Amino acid sequence: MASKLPTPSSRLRPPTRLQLPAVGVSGPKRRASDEGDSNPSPSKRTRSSLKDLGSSLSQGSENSKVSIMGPPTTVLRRPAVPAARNKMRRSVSMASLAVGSNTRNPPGAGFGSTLSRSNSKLSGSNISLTGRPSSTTTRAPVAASTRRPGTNITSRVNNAARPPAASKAPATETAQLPAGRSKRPAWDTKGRLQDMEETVRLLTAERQDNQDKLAKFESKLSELHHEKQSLNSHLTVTSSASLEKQAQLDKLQAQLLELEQSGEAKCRSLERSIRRLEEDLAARERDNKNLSADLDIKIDEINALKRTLSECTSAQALVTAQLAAATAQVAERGAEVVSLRAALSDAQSEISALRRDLLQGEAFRKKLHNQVQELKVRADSSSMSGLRSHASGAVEFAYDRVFGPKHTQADVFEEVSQLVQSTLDGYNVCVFAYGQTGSGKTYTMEGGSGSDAGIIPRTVDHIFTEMTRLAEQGWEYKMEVSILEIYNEALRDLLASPADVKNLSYEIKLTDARSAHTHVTNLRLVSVSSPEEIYELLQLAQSHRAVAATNMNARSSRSHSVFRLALSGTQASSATTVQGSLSLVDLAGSERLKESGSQGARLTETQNINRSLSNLGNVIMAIAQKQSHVPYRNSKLTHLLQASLGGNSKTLMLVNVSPLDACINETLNSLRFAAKVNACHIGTASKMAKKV
Ligand SMILES: Nc1ncnc2c1ncn2[C@@H]1O[C@H](COP(=O)(O)OP(=O)(O)OP(=O)(O)O)[C@@H](O)[C@H]1O
Repeated sequence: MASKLPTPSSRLRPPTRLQLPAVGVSGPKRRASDEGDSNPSPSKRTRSSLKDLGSSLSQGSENSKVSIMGPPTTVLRRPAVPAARNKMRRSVSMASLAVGSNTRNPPGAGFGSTLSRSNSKLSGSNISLTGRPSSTTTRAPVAASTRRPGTNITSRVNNAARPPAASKAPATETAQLPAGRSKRPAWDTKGRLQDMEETVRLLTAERQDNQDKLAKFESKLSELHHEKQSLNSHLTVTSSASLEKQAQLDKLQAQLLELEQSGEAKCRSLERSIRRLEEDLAARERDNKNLSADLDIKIDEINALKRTLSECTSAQALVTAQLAAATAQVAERGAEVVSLRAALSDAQSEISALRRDLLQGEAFRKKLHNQVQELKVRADSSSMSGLRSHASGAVEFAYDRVFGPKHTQADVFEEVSQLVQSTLDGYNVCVFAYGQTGSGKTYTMEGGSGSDAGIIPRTVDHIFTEMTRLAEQGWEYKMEVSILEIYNEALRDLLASPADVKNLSYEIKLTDARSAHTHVTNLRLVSVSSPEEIYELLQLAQSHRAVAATNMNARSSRSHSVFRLALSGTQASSATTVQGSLSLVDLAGSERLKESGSQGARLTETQNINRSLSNLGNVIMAIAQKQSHVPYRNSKLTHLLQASLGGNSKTLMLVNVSPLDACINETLNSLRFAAKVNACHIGTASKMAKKV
């Protein structure tokens, strides 16, 4: 668009000046006869000028458009310049037309004044008549015969530069003749003047036409100028809009960049998701493959099941028939069931009656059991009133039961088990093991493993077996275990670690006025519900028990140990509770100081042991003789066993004697002690039972 507009430079270019030389008034065009007229008349000069001008214009009009600005009258009014006339030569050149300013020509030197626009804008060919000083005033005019119509001025100028021709034509002959018209003779001034006027008229018309074109061009130029201004304002608006658009574009580009970045992140995330999905798809395809294989297997199985179902259907028909037969049998059996139910009801009534009889029988058994034991004690007491000495020197003792070397641990426990049973019935029971050191007291009470198990483990098993049997009759029992020892007349809790009982003191207290129970302060009582728990406690107590080596027994127990089991039973159906206890006492071994060879600490232990055993004998004698004062508190042992010795208790003493002849003296002492105890009737134990 800009290319269609006139550039400012072209628009502002100075107007082209069309300078017409003083055509027809220059000297060379005049004949010698005219040159002598130094002061020609105005009419004569005018005719001469018009003659030259017409000649010039006629030459140029044949091949060029000639634009002449200014009326021809201006030329006629213009005064001749004689001084310059001979120095100027007419020069009309297409190539050297002065288009634009011609500084070589002084202002006003040419014909016409100025033109506001360049002729180059008016037509394709430009013609300016430019006068310039002639190089010489003596140059002969170009012969008219050498000029040819249409020959450009340059050629004529060049011709003028050549040496003058021999035949010189008069100046008037240089005027251009109208086309088709014969050359007027020189004397036909009037005709030539008419030709010139004709030429002037044509040029005037052409000039008018050019002026019209110029006016149109200026109008067009004005329109273009306005259009340019409009376009400039539009350009301004467009520029501001463009800036806004650019700002929006920058903003959009920033948003686009963010979108691209977020898009890339999303793309990466999507790519990761796609990879995961592809992996998942592959896994699912594998699963599908496996499922397809499983499906095939299942289809085979279904087919097999269908075959089986078909077989079953056939079998069902058979079974249906059998069922019908069986239904008939069931109906028959139904009648039998009715009669059997009646019989069952009778049987249940009978069982209830038998159970009641059983409970009554159990109670009666317990009563008889207790009476048997009491009668046995009385009979034994009467029979053991004295020992007999034979003439042979043999001494005879009689006891409830004597176990020889061939008897087993089971035989010993069978005798003891009846007392253990009394514990479950609500009695206090105490079993002593008395004897010389190394005579087998600990073996009898604890024993070994398996068939060598002693009274304590067998008692535990027996009690739990009986508890299970009595549970069928509705009895529920709770048990607590405590194990202690009396070492050097001091009580020690064998179920507590020495560190825990460092600052604890143990005191023996009676729990009631009847001295039915004794209680040791700070003693640990452990609730048990299984034999295994009791075995663990026995091992713990064994690890805490004081054992020292002596000459008589490599593992001699140097203390009295007391295993105590407290039982509490409840029978909800009879609303009865019973409380019993079982004390199994492994006494320290008696020994003569002279034979044991004890010294130092061992000697102190032996003295304490013998003193406590001696006091035990004294207590039993006091009880037997029904003395008012029984010295229970002379030793910890008798004080602890006060309830078992003189209270409400069933007490059994086991005496262990050695078969060795070397131990005969200790054996006799032990047998005498046992005979003394056996002769002692400490009273009748009562059952610790009550209704709740
Ligand atoms: N009836 C028996 N059958 C087999 N071995 C026995 C029997 N009686 C005791 N013994 C063994 O004799 C040894 C001494 O027995 P035990 O330790 O029981 O004597 P003790 O009277 O407890 O001695 P102490 O009074 O010094 O503790 C042990 O090795 C024990 O196994």
